[in-house]
Amino acid sequence: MDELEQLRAEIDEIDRKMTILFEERMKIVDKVGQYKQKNNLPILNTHREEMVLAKNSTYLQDKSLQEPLKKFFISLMKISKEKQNFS
Ligand SMILES: C=C(O[C@@H]1C=C(C(=O)O)C=C[C@H]1O)C(=O)O
Repeated sequence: MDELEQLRAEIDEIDRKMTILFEERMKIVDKVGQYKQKNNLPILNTHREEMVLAKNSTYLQDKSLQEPLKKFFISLMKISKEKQNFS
């Protein structure tokens, strides 16, 4: 395997794990959505979103990834809110 193929194989394996975790997260997000509907709570919780961003940025070793990680979580939480809206 040449170097590019090897690197892409590594990305593929990371993507596989991320997909499994994504599906797991979305299942929980659905349950949170159902809870909110039952208890008449809004889908958006800005305080919680700020906590998610702040907490996960502390797990980074490479602090130059702070902004990209923030963008990643903002997109992920947008997908979560869409899921709660339409399920
Ligand atoms: C999942 C929730 O709903 C929304 C989505 C969030 C997320 O994807 O982490 C966080 C806060 C909410 O805006 C929640 O309230 O926990």
